[in-house]
Amino acid sequence: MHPNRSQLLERLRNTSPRICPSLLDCDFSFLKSEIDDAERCGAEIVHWDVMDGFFVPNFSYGPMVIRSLRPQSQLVFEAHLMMKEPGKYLDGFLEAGCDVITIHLEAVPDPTELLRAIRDGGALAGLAVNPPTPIEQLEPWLDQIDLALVMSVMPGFGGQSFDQGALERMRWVRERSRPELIIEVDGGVNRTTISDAVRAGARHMVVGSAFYRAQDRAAEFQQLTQLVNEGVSSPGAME
Ligand SMILES: O=C(CO)[C@H](O)[C@H](O)COP(=O)(O)O
Ligand SMILES: [Fe+2]
Repeated sequence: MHPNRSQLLERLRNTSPRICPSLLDCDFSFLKSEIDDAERCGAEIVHWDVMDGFFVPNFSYGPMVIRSLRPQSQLVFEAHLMMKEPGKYLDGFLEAGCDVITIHLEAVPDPTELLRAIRDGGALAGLAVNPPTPIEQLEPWLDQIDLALVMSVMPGFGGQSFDQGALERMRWVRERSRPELIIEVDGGVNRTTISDAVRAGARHMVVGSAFYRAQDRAAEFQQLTQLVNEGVSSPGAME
């Protein structure tokens, strides 16, 4: 069920960019079938937005909910921890079976220990930065992470507009990081913004409202996939 870290990294490294549905915008009263729906439409990953009411002015769910769904799905589970003190709950997210765990640099200014704990726990380690945080602050940690999450909205809510500044910030990360680092973009990703994100270097595109609020999710996923593929093969795209 829970592939070990090197297998998972290999799997995430060796294929094309991915669309990662964010469960924040799904119907929580049908959580299992909403996850299954992402799989039916072609997703390999679901993105769990964990909000603690302190780091962001909103609450969502925690490790108990994720743990209860873990045996129900083969998809990769990514936990985006929008939490002031992620270290307090890290064991819970590892035990819940999260495959990728992303913490925020704004919450943990020296994340060395936590990143190591995530990797030692068998998950991939992600580090996220909000739009106002100077992107250069990621530099000291680039060799300690598997995934860099460049936020394209202020975290806390779905359905916001894409911040174009994220494009330059992703290019900055791409130029300074090793090729296998996964660059993820999160917030306001939709048909209008996804191709530019891919051309700027994004490999994981988190899509919440554009997917879960679509009338025909399979068609939406297919359309987004096509735009991703066009972005990959166009000039300026990631190699
Ligand atoms: O981290 C997040 C919000 O803090 C969500 O992942 C993100 O907002 C996805 O939703 P949408 O695609 O609607 O912007
Ligand atoms: Fe997110």
